[in-house]
Amino acid sequence: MRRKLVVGNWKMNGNLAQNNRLLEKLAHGLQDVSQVDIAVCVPYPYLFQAQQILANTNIAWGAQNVAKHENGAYTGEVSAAMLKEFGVSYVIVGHSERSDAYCESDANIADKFAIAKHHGLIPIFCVGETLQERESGVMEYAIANQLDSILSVSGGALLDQAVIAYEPVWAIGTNRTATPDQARAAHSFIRERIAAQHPGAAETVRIIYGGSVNPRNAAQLLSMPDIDGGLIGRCSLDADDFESICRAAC
Ligand SMILES: O=C(CO)COP(=O)(O)O
Repeated sequence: MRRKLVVGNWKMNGNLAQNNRLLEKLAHGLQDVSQVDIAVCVPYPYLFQAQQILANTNIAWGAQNVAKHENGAYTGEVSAAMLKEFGVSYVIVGHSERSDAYCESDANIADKFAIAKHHGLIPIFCVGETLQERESGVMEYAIANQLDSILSVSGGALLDQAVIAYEPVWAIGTNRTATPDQARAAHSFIRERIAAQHPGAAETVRIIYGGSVNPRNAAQLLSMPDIDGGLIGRCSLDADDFESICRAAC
């Protein structure tokens, strides 16, 4: 039985004072929620703050990116070992906002996934089609290509404990959520694709949905078969909204 997982992706939002209020409120408000794993992925400079406030709570913290190299002359990059020093559990890799803006290739993303696993971090690997790909009927092809880049480099063993986020690009930040049936169909496709190569991993890997999840649509989405939780953008910045979504996953 896979445990549900709800992750907040703060993206490039927050400041010390706001974060303090948000994290304290979440730590308090969610303390009785034991049936669901919960995490917040914060900007790098706030990892220490998240660690200070969330240590000894039921909320884990994570980062939104990681370098594909161990260390060295890579200006501006942050390594997996550095993230571990701040108690990080999760790291998002391959978010479409990064792959679009910074031209991240599938091979780069696969390297980041592998290095995260190597350091005992849980990668949250994002896949999803653009609107054009969906409308032109190549959605499964697009998702399969993204998945295969990880499956071929990382293999089934590295999928153990990993998380895949299905984030249709057209649903991110748009208030245009995938319907529960659209999301379920994509999640089943992803699981079947993994099962064809790594049957054991397909059973255990958590596949979470991201894209305009809010307190009103969360319960329906998160109760669908094959949807093991959510990756929440805007609504993770509001303590009440994020708490409602976590509770909807119970
Ligand atoms: O990109 C997302 C999470 O990673 C989704 O963002 P929104 O929930 O704001 O649509």
